[in-house]
Amino acid sequence: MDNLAEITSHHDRHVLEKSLLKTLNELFPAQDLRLFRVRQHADNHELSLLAFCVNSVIVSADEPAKLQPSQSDLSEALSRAIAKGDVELAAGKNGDWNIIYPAFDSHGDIFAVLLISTNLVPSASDQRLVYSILRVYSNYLSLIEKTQKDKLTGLYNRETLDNEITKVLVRQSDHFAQEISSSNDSRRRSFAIKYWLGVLDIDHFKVINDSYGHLYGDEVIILVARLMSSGCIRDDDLVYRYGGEEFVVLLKAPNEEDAAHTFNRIREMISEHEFPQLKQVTTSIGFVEVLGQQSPSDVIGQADEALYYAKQNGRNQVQSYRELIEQGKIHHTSQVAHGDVELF
Ligand SMILES: Nc1nc2c(ncn2[C@@H]2O[C@H](COP(=O)(O)OP(=O)(O)OP(=O)(O)O)[C@@H](O)[C@H]2O)c(=O)[nH]1
Repeated sequence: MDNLAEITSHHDRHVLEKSLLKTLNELFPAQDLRLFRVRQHADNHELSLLAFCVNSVIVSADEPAKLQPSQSDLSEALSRAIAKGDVELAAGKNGDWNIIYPAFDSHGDIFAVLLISTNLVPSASDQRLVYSILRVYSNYLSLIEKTQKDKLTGLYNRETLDNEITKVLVRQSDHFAQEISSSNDSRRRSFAIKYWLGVLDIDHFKVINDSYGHLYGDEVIILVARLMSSGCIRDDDLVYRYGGEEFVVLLKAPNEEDAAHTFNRIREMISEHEFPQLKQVTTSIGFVEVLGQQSPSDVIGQADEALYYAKQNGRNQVQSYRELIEQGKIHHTSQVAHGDVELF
């Protein structure tokens, strides 16, 4: 009962996943545990590591630098478990066993697999216990996701975005502090993971509403949301519905050029899509690196300033906050100068 209470006491999926592995580690000690997300496509599936527990140390996807996906030796066994939708026992190295449990969502689809590496084959009742715990995880995750998602588009909502930006700001400031304390070489930061936030707004959306009606406007919002979250971003990049016809994309890219390239790809993909009745739907995007700002609203405010500039200067374009400041086209309004990292 304590373990159930522990699993269901968190509202953050990464903490929930850590808590799941902590519970399983307590129930079945001295075993390695790995939890993978499964994304099913028409003829294949993709696996990405969500969390692992080795020697009772638990790491989850909110510490991406520490996650080391190493399922290559096990991919066939993982695929077999996914294909049959049932537990799979595979002989591992040194007489160990790899036991793979699929986890099902509310539609009965496999959305995750748990891998337990152990030297003991679990009894039938142990297996049932693991399945029951996975059901608690899956049910509770779908509850959390409901509160985090926008009803119209199914994208993450604004509240979830604020939490995510806060996490990124703290993580980036910690990394920066560590690098300063471990080395004087400022060039090292150019190799660190960088996060970029873009605010995307549909151009002249009022005209679409006025000409075709609010319901049709809603359809356009849904289609834009689908285009953004399908093809044009990577698996671990996130898309949010920020307000009416405004979206936010939070992505990882090693430098500003790559980030601008991705935002432009999103803009082009939408402008090239054939929307029923409409000739073309264009969007404007303003973006900024998530680093050194005081709060989520500062980050969004800076991207919004770049977006405003894009709207005032022809729409259907991507603008970088840093570049606009550097070129003197817009001026700082917040206290923290971009690029001057203030540790907090
Ligand atoms: N259908 C629909 N319309 C919405 C929703 N939320 C906001 N809107 C409408 O979106 C329109 C936004 O218009 P504006 O902010 O004036 O901007 P715009 O026409 O998109 O023009 P620019 O942004 O300057 O290119 C308003 O008419 C809102 O009523 C929604 O959820 N569904």
